[in-house]
Amino acid sequence: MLSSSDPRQALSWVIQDLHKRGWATGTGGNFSLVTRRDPLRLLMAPSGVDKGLVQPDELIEVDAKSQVVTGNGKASAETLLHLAIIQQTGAASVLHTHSPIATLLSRRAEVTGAIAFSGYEMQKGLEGITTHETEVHLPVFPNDQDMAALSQAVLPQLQAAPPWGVLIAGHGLYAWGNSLFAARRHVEILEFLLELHYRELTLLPH
Ligand SMILES: CSC[C@@H](O)[C@@H](O)C(=O)COP(=O)(O)O
Ligand SMILES: [Zn+2]
Repeated sequence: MLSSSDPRQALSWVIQDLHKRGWATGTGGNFSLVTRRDPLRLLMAPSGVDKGLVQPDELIEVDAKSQVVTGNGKASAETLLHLAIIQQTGAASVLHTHSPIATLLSRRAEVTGAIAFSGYEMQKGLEGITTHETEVHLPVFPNDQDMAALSQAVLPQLQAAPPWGVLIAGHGLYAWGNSLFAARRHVEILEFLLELHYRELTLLPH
């Protein structure tokens, strides 16, 4: 379904799949796919819906000002962060998840401002990474209920940030890519690395 030429089918399949993995429970998470650049149009799930049940025809189209252009329901307040990421990085898709591991580790790393991974072959699933012999940093930003303020805080740092994701402390992961497939791969790789990081912390003596 991910290779579907219908963006609605493809996005709703990805949303349901992320929900099945336990990464978007309790209406958590939001997901966007750029369908047009000029004027900008994003396909998204409406705010507050069960992300395990979103059907292709229930997706809404949102513009560059976070306004709903077509479809029923409200745009997510977090659309502002999707727009900031898309405008700053040129991403085609942004996938925001709330996995327990990402949420837990993001709180622990809030003080250091990033989580570092090294030595793992799976790092090569991140765009631009070609060897396990490198240190990969996942930035962590403080959470804020004021999404305009949070977007403004994250925005200037996106250019310096890696081209695939950031954590919001106590909240979750934002991952993106130059296609829906690439964004989904980045979610999977980052979740894999976070899971191993967590296991390392619990296995290794301090
Ligand atoms: C379970 S509440 C989570 C929300 O506050 C938010 O962080 C989220 O990811 C989903 O919000 P939504 O408005 O459905 O896009
Ligand atoms: Zn969220």
